[in-house]
Amino acid sequence: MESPFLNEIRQLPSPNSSFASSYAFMIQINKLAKKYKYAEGYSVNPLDLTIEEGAVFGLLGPNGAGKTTLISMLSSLLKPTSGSFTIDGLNYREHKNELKQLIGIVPQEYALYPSLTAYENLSYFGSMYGLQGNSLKNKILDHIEILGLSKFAHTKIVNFSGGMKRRINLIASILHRPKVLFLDEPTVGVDVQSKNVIMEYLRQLNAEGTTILYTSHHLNEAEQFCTRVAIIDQGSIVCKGTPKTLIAQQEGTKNLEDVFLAHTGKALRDHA
Ligand SMILES: Nc1ncnc2c1ncn2[C@@H]1O[C@H](COP(=O)(O)OP(=O)(O)OP(=O)(O)O)[C@@H](O)[C@H]1O
Repeated sequence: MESPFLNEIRQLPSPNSSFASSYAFMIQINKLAKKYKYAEGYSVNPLDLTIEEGAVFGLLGPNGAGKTTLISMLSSLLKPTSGSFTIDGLNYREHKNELKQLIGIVPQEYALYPSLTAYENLSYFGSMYGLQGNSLKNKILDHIEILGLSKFAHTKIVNFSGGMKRRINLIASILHRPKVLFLDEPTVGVDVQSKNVIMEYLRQLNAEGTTILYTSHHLNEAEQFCTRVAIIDQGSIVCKGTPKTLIAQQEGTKNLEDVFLAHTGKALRDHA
């Protein structure tokens, strides 16, 4: 079955497109909101948020809080109901195609062709971003090696474990060296070893200048990994700051999980 993300990246401009110069805030969100068709209320209430260039920003919240909805709007996979945002100074309405080249998206669901090999999948995704020839080949082989998958480059994705698919999903999103990387639960369902490799690689990308916005339910991971976090609940941001500041501000909290529970409560968030 064709991935829903393929249509989006098919219309990408060439990697040589010129972008706006750097801004102190890589992402500026202004009253951005989403109400799904036929839904009773808003999944994301009008919210403002700024994310600095070079940040590792964690968007944390219980099930159904609005994390995927917000990240999908920012990565142009979902049309906002109202409000606006800029990435690297580019407004999403006027610069849709440039923005697609500027960002990488690691969706929660695997956006891979199961009947193709890892190498074939990555060739396809790389070519969608305008990469080709030896340059594309070398990038693919380098990344496959860094993420520990050289032995499986020519194995079909259908035979991959969850952790291996997550690593290929990540490579597919960064071959074109995006300035901003959106990751929706990049370590969900993977073993500790794969998680370790993924997080190490994300740290390296960030050290080389990629701004990262990621969602996760792993609060320990977020506490270690993020320079800033925002906790979102029922479509609204309930607190934001560095993990250290949030822990210090909230009385009786020792870690980010305590802060999370203090702000979102202990009630279950089951929904269907
Ligand atoms: N296509 C849709 N149509 C209607 N409502 C939707 C749709 N997608 C999500 N929602 C609703 O929007 C709200 C926010 O969902 P979203 O998936 O953004 O939450 P989330 O924080 O990512 O949750 P999770 O941690 O479970 O992935 C939920 O109430 C969800 O049921």
